[in-house]
Amino acid sequence: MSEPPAKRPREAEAEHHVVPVTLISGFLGAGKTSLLKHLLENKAGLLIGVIVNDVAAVNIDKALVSSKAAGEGGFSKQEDLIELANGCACCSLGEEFLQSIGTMMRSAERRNMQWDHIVVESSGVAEPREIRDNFKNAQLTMPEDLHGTRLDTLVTVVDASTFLAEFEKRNRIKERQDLGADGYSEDNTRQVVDLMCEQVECSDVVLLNKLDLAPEAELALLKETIGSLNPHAKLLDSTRGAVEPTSILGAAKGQGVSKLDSDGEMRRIVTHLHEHGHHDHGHAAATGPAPSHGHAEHGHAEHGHDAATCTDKSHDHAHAGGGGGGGGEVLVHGHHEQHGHHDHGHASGGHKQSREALRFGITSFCYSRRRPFHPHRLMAVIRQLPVRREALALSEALATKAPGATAAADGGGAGADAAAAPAAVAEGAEERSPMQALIRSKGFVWLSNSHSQIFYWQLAGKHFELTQYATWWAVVGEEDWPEDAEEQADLKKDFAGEFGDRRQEMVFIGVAMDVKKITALFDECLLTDAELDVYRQHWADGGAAA
Ligand SMILES: Nc1nc2c(ncn2[C@@H]2O[C@H](COP(=O)(O)OP(=O)(O)OP(=O)(O)O)[C@@H](O)[C@H]2O)c(=O)[nH]1
Repeated sequence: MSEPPAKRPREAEAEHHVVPVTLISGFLGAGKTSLLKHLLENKAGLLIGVIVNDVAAVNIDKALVSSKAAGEGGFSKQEDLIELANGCACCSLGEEFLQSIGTMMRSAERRNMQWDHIVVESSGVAEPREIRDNFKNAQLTMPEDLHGTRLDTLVTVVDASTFLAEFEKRNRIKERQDLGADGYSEDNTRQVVDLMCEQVECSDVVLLNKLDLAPEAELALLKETIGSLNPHAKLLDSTRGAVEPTSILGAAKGQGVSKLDSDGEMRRIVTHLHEHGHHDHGHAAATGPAPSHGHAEHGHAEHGHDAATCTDKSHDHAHAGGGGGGGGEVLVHGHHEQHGHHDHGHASGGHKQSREALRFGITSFCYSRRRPFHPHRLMAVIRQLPVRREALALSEALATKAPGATAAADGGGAGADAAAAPAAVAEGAEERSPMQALIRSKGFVWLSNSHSQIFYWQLAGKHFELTQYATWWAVVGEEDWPEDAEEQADLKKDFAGEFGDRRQEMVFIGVAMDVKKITALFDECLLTDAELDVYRQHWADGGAAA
């Protein structure tokens, strides 16, 4: 009697196989299409479905990719390459994109084959965070389209030859007509630097492309900057996207930033500072328990709230400072003396922050306090931010001799050419606020004029915003809490003392920062004991006008 026919391998695998989706983001012209072409030319038998999203009227990327891939025996069917012709630049890949994943999966099923990977090239002004969040939501709202897939790896391509200069400009996306962003982004007043920061921060792999055009000194500063913006990403060097495909495709194994939500990302940074940072307790000593380290990370994107009421403030570390005092802590990362070498060893590979990589003195620290800021005093600190300066900390670092840098290490690039400090640095160096050293800052702020609202603080280059963000969990009714017990437990970890999860939690990244001085500036904004008594009384009385 003959055996029943064995399942064909593809069929058997299909029962368990989840197709990893790799998303390629990166600013306009950074080299996304070049990377995609390289992947397709070197795919070594892998079956790769491709979705491209171009903002131009004629989808140039599709034409480039398809002609290239066809020449290499690439696409056998039209469905192997899906073009999102109406790709919306400003609001990122939407429903059409999610549906196209379903189309691609069904086309494979019809042909009794199975993708090894799906690769998506997003438009240059797309926001990976929004794409990630849309994908997560769509797993609930349109599961049939995403069945058998998972968003796996977020890759950001950076133009290594222009990133630093762009970082310090004050351009809005809609002003970048030279890059073809006009017709689709008339309402997009978002700052370019903001978007560039997000693209780097929300990624598992950062590809530093156009290496052939980047001066060596600039490259060192760029690596240090990117490493500070996202210490979890794997950094890869490339020219014309030439990298080993396996270092890109599905590289995060689903354990990277795609698992997180925005708060999870923030939590990951803070946890990172806890685990790798130097603890420098502020003057108001912590009275609560020591921070708990190493909690598992959980994304909490879906609580069933709508955007307006979403209060997902889950942070998986318990800060010191219980009892409602101003107690808190400052965690510093990246000091030469303390952290010359370490390998972060994260899921997607991590990267080494070597002594050489820290020669520009870019460090980060986390400021955590359990007391509200007085808005007027905070305003005085905001006025000291480097938002109006011509030369910001990064360009100064490049123009002046970097701490610990040797002439050889500086190479013959821009750093060597501009050895003399620019006039703007020399003049008034004494009065310079310690805030001028910042290049990036973000976090949650508690202001004394609101007992319920979290404010989101963010500085990117010359761009600063303090915006209403969400509601503290302390004022969210039980019925609106997530049902999942683990999520609830995570949220509870942020609670301490009488004010629940209300707190200051800000991350600062800068060049040669004076952490003590910056910390002191913010500590001076905290309510005094007497003011705190008034605050307590005021809100106990229901917040009636004083
Ligand atoms: N010199 C140099 N040129 C590059 C490199 N990578 C890409 N280019 C060129 O830069 C231009 C833009 O590259 P693309 O790969 O189309 O960039 P993109 O990010 O897909 O661009 P958009 O789709 O417009 O956002 C093209 O002219 C490429 O040939 C590189 O490493 N070195």
